[in-house]
Amino acid sequence: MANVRVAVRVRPLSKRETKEGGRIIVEVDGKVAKVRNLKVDSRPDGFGDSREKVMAFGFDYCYWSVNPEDPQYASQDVVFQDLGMEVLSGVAKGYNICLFAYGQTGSGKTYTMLGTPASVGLTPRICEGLFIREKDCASLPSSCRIKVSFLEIYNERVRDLLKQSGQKKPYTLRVREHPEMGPYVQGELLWSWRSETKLKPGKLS
Ligand SMILES: Nc1ncnc2c1ncn2[C@@H]1O[C@H](COP(=O)(O)OP(=O)(O)OP(=O)(O)O)[C@@H](O)[C@H]1O
Repeated sequence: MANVRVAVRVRPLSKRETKEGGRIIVEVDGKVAKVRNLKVDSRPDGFGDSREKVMAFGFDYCYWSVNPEDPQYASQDVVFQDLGMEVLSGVAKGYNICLFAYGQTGSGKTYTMLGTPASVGLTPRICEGLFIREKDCASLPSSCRIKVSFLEIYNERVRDLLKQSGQKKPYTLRVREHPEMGPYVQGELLWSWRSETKLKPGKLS
């Protein structure tokens, strides 16, 4: 089984996009997202290829989150049940897991990863799930330790999102190569929790 999963999520048009006459050109059909090229068929001068062009792309998960009334609407909970639960079960088995949101500005990364108080996203749900799973750890023969870091890559710069305001540590971090362990982010904050001491998450380094 592949150890990388790729999901795509279609968000609703913003007020500005609607006002400017924007249209959704993506359709979701099971695990396939189809993108219709409107540029070719809407040229007023009639030049170019007027045939509708549809490109289809396959993913592990395709989420249609445009209209909550739609039967195929994918809520924050649906996304969590697929992706978040897989993260939690991997963590419980001792795997290192990376959850990576990629997309152009305004595409919905923050909404999916963090959400809003009324519509909680993936990372708060996963963090809550980690501590609910304390029971699972208790049944294991050895103790367990969970480490979490939270980074943003923007304009080729790595920023530490666990840095609290007031801390002197710089936001921008350096990516370095360890001779044995491979690439790593130097100086990132890691929040750690140990099952045997029942510590609340706290800063380690
Ligand atoms: N699935 C969704 N359902 C409803 N609204 C959404 C959804 N995804 C995104 N939005 C809305 O679209 C807008 C842009 O989303 P968001 O801020 O998450 O984008 P972003 O990719 O994080 O942007 P940036 O890279 O600029 O920070 C926000 O107003 C957000 O509430």
